[in-house]
Amino acid sequence: MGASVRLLRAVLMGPPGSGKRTVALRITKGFQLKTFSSGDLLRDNLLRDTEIGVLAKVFMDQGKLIPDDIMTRLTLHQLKTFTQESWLLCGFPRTLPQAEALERAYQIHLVMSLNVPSEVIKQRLSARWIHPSSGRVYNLEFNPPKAIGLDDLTGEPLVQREDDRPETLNQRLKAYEDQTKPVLEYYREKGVLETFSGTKTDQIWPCVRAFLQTKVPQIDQKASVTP
Ligand SMILES: Nc1nc2c(ncn2[C@@H]2O[C@H](COP(=O)(O)OP(=O)(O)O)[C@@H](O)[C@H]2O)c(=O)[nH]1
Ligand SMILES: Nc1ncnc2c1ncn2[C@@H]1O[C@H](COP(=O)(O)OP(=O)(O)O)[C@@H](O)[C@H]1O
Repeated sequence: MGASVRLLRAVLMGPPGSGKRTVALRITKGFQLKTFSSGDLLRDNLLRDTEIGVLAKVFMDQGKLIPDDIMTRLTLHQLKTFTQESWLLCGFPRTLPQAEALERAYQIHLVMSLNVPSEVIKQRLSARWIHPSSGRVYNLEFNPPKAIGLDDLTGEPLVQREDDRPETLNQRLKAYEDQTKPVLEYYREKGVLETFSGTKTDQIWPCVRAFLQTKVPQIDQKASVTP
């Protein structure tokens, strides 16, 4: 990797509930990385009742992935607005065609994969609450809101995601096994995959931070260059 002028192009992967957003939030606090969550973007479309939001809901409610062409177009369009920043994608790519389309547009420097057992995930997601408009995420055991049922910053009501219900979650875990695991292999072969295994974010996070510290300083975040 060049020492001075590259902006970091990174991906954070992991099954539903593995802690991607929790880790991404910690990363944005410690590093100059713009994070982008495909799930949050879809939920934002859902809230605004856009054409994509209406379509996405049908797939999301069944725990299925959104078709690749729609998801890829949406994501690449969004990424075009991040020209001068290093970025970290959270939840994209989730299929091989998405990974290949991303690769055609950008060189991906590193991919971090969170590896958390399914039983731990099921437990966590039964207690996940989110603030829909900001994407802030809470957990009744791990990081409860200051006031039960309310977002810490806005005081607005928190909701549970419909797709966190056990039947839908099983579908999402299956989609991860069938469609997303091959993407891990794709990046492993490219030599950019780093896996972090554990059952607690507080154990995984120091490893992620230490790993990023060896990577991010090599990249001049202030350099004004094309992606
Ligand atoms: N009990 C517990 N919950 C956690 C831990 N890490 C994250 N969570 C919670 O687990 C849920 C899933 O985490 P999230 O970051 O939303 O995962 P994502 O679906 O991969 O983006 C959220 O409710 C988090 O607050 C942990 O170490 N222990
Ligand atoms: N890259 C993607 N490709 C296809 N569908 C996606 C993608 N990202 C998100 N989705 C849809 O949004 C849902 C929620 O995604 P996300 O918020 O990332 O949740 P989680 O990581 O908890 O599964 C997925 O189950 C899927 O239906």
